[in-house]
Amino acid sequence: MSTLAITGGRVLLPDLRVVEADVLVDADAGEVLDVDESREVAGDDDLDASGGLVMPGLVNAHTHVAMTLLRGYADDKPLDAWLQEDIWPAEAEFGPRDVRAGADLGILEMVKTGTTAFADMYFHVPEVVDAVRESGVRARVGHGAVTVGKDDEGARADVEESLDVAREFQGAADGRVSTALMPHSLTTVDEALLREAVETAREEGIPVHFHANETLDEVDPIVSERDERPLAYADDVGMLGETDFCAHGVHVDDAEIELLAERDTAVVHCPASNMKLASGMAPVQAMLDAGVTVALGTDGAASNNDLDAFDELRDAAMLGKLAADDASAVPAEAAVRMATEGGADALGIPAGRVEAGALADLVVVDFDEPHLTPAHDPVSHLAYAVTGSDVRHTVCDGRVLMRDRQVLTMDESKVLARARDRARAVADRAGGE
Ligand SMILES: CSC[C@H]1O[C@@H](n2cnc3c(O)ncnc32)[C@H](O)[C@@H]1O
Ligand SMILES: [Zn+2]
Repeated sequence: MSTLAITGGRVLLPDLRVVEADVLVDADAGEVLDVDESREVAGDDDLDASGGLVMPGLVNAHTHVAMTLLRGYADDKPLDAWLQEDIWPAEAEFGPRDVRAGADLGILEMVKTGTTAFADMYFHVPEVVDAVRESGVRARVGHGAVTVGKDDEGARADVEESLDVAREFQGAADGRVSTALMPHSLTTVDEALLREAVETAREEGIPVHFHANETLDEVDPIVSERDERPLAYADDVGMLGETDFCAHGVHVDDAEIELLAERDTAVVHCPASNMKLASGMAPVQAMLDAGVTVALGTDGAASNNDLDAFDELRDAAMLGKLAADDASAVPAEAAVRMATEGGADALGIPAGRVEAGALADLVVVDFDEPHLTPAHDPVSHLAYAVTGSDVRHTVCDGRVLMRDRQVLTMDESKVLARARDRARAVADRAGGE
């Protein structure tokens, strides 16, 4: 067994107490072996955490990672106009190598800002899987199925691709890749095909991930056409299981919140995207009060416009108060839990906590910085003051992916150059006549 010792720092424990301790990792099994307050650990390799805080790697539980190529491509519009006028026409120009370049860029950004696991809904998924495999991060991936605007054959093929991708890549990259059936949303996938695919997913134990209740423009037609709330429809289709997770959950009523809690279906709150697209304010404190598992997601980089999950943590704590009209809503502790154990629970991975037996998906945050001084309460800083650039080291599955801000598994300048080239070419093709 080879071991990694993370020494000299303080550690954020699962109960959110912060103690002086070293962390010993089984680098082969990718698991935490010990959190040692006596500071007597020694490992085959050592990461210096002095002046820093060892904490779980953040989980970005909803993104479209290759959308980094469209960062800043189209801003300042609401969801429907943004997707239909700008984003979907540009994505129609994406080939597999564009998705790979965008995925590499997004993963590089996430590793540098402390994210160790993410959920990704996109297309050309084999490229995303390759990017995950080579970079060393962890992801739950899926093909986002959309049937609107397609003929019967194309619609069925897209939904089947989502199931096929989920089957093919489950367990890839030494188990760091898991999958889900990913119907894009309740309004963009035909009901009969959705029911059929979800039934198959249930038979085969495949989780389901989808966008839900993001805007009123999406919710209102469902209510008027079906005479039921969107999540009642989703429940009837069978897509509110305990392994399922939906993104957004902005416009949910009390009965839908209750349903999510009863079914143990996680909601991925995406505060920056919801603010930028003016989609609305999710009732996060009400969901937490009801016992719903709430995770955090950046959504794609075109509606955020970065993949720094520490930004999301801060936005969640801030927007949660505004939504509840209560400064005590979504306190720092709740936001930190959403970004760590909430995300890990949504993705179904035994991470998000620094404790023996948990996956060794860990980051060290440098607290020796002016904007983090003094540190009366480290958890307060994690929610309100830390940014992704404060992350010193990133470890996933027991392997050091970034040491002293140097990413070891990716060639940073090549990733940036390729992404610039690919983004320019996509924009040219999309803008050309
Ligand atoms: C078909 S793959 C996923 C699909 O989702 C699009 N997308 C990006 N952001 C959002 C959002 O906030 N709501 C709904 N859909 C979104 C993305 O552009 C891909 O086409
Ligand atoms: Zn999304």
